[in-house]
Amino acid sequence: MTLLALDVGNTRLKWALYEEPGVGARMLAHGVQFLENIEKLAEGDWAQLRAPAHVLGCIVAGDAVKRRVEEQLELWDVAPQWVVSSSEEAGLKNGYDHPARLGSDRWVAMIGARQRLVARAQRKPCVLVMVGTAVTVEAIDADGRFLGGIILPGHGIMLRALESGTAGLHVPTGEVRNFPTNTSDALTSGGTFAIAGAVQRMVDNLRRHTGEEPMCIMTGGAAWKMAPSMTVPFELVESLIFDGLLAIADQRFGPASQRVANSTQ
Ligand SMILES: Nc1ncnc2c1ncn2[C@@H]1O[C@H](COP(=O)(O)OP(=O)(O)OP(=O)(O)O)[C@@H](O)[C@H]1O
Ligand SMILES: CC(C)(CO)[C@@H](O)C(=O)NCCC(=O)O
Ligand SMILES: [K+]
Repeated sequence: MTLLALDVGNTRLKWALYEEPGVGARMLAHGVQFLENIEKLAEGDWAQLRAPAHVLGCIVAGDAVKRRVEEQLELWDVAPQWVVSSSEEAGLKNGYDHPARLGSDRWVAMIGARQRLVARAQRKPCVLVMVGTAVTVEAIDADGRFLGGIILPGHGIMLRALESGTAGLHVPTGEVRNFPTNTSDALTSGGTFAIAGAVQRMVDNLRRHTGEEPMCIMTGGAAWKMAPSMTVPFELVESLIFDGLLAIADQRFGPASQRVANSTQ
């Protein structure tokens, strides 16, 4: 009863094969592919893989990318399920005006974060930061309600936007410095502090709203790059989207789904 979990972002597709569709399942294999190389999966990384019993994914790249991924999945006789954000799933309540319009990567990562806190009996408000092509910073209260979140350009997009919108900003990557004294360092530090500052602001918002000190969890391919520059204490969790997908798979295909099926018979 293996599960292939997919996280298709705007830059890269990340995949992981699990022994079971459930929380804490053992990972058998994993990999990542840039979106332009999706066509290589079926004949490459996936060729030797044990056929998955279920495929569950979240995707925020467009429909064209989705079709290209589904073509590669034709390797096996299994229909993929794509998560759509809903008003409630796996213990998380969605405060978005139109729940289905919330990016499914944000929803799944929040489910992963929530599930982690519940497992540790930590009833605290939580700020979740996801650092990828775009950056998102979400606020979740102690009862597991997503209050709202912000979207900002990722580091790469910020720098490319500056490069294309000005005449004098074509320089190599610099270092993060408190007081940058050259253009490279000024740009790199600017992008980094924009993200760190946005997180600080959301932590302040959530603290004021709940009257409690929030905890902060950070995930995403570039989260480790932000780590040295954060101004609030945080926990770095590489696999939050996969944790969330496992929690959802548990309910859809795992022991929990069997219990529901039995109780309705
Ligand atoms: N120093 C940095 N600090 C923060 N972010 C950075 C830094 N350098 C690069 N990045 C960002 O990291 C992004 C790429 O990260 P990566 O591809 O690992 O993330 P990802 O989670 O796979 O993205 P996605 O899920 O959106 O495809 C780049 O688009 C860039 O914006
Ligand atoms: C914000 C991104 C790009 C982050 O990956 C993605 O979650 C997305 O496309 N979201 C849809 C819009 C929204 O979440 O409001
Ligand atoms: K992502």
